[in-house]
Amino acid sequence: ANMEFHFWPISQLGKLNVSVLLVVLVVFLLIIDFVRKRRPKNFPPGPQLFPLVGTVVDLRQPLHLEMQKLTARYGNIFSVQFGGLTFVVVSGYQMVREALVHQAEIFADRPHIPLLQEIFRGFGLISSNGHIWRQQRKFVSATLKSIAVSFESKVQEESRYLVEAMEEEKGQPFDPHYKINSAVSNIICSITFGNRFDYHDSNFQELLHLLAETLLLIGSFWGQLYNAFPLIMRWLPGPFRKIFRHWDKLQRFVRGVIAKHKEDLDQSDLGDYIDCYLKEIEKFKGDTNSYFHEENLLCSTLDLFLTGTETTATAIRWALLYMAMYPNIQEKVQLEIDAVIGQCRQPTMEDKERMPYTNAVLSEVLRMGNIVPLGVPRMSTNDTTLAGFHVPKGTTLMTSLTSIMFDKNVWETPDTFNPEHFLENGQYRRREAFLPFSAGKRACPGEQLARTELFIFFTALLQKFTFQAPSATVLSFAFTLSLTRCPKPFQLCALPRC
Ligand code: HEM
Repeated sequence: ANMEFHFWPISQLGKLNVSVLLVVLVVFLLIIDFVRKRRPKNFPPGPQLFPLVGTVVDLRQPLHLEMQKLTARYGNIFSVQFGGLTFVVVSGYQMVREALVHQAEIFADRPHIPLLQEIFRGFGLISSNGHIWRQQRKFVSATLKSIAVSFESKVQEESRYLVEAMEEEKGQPFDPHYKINSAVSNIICSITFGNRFDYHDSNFQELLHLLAETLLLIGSFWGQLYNAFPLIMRWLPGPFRKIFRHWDKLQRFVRGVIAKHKEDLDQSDLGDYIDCYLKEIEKFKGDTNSYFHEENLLCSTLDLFLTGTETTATAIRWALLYMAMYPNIQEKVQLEIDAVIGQCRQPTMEDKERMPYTNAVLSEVLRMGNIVPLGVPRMSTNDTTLAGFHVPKGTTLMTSLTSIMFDKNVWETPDTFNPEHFLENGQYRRREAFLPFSAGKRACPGEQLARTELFIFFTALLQKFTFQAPSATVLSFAFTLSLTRCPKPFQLCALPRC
């Protein structure tokens, strides 16, 4: 023992103590981490949890496909952990319905997603909860309904600009992403601001760029890292910092539009979403229970841009890609357009009822496109039981919409683009197990608008053009997964039909 003692000179003793302290600290943190990472009693099972990281998944694979693998192994309900976040993942129509519809009140909340919390500060619609959410949701749903009559004419008008913009390409290869995004964003601009923009307008371009990059960064690896380790990431530099800079600029832009609306507000003519909201602020002035104020107007307007543009534009991009890949299906859609609408007038929503094939193709695009593969996370507002497992209050729920769209027990050819899935004796066939817009209290409030845009933009484009791969180009269904599952950039030729 003496010998040992002499090996450590006095000057090294300090260092020894520091090393011992560090080891003790690390062991202590690992024990805390281990305790936190243990699954509570009767919690849904799942893969082994490792210190710090939690569940190990192959990050080279898209998350929704990794979740499909775990469903095959653990069944329709299991749990995973990423960093500090625990998720219960539910799959299959029955299980998703059990959670979102039968236990609608229990799973009506959103979890605290650090990035969304930071930018929305609990306001708006997509990330708010409780009284604020209920008030905003009621207002957004009622307003979208009340202006629904004018959706159609707005989308028809915009489809003329979109057709014109594609005509400019003169049948040469081009990437349709930018034109489609401009058209779809213009619909949200018309609804919220009351006006559309020229596709080349520099303010509009800036708005689109800021929105697209913000969405991309929120859904990126950096965004996920921020959500998993917010306390550390908050202090670090990185590309995700752009999210906050962009958000400031977007807020400034919308604040300017709100100020202009306040100057021109005519109570008798409530043309757009901002007008309706400003009137609601007036109505509830002095009511301490009301959350109708300008900060909330700002957040809920930006909410509509974030939720209503990328999703719908992605669906239209998938639709054109599928048509170019399956010319026979495209031809059948065009035959139906020619028979029901002809070449001389614009498509209307009334035509939809008489166009079962086109309707079936668009549903199949939403199924195969699988645009929001894992839904948007929910959180339990109370302790509950799902499939016999205990799910405590505050648990985050991930709903695998992918598992429903590709369920082998439901779809005849789940992995093939096949409009027959939605047809029966030549008529459109409604399928129960088809939830591209999710279900329950927080199901997509923009579904009707999205369906109007999909139908009118798609039929207007196929009325005028045939979409084809550029010569010597092989198109593919490769995709990128950020907040939506979208096709990798591709080029098409829009050949005029007459
Ligand atoms: C093809 C297009 C679209 C798809 C596939 C889609 C899908 C979804 C899904 C899966 C959710 C999550 C619902 C849940 O938590 O269960 C959602 C939420 C939402 N969507 Fe859509 N959506 C689309 C278009 C739109 C449009 C055009 C708007 C805007 C008018 C919109 C506004 C919203 C909002 C505000 C929420 C959050 C609702 C809440 O938290 O209460 N979406 N959408």
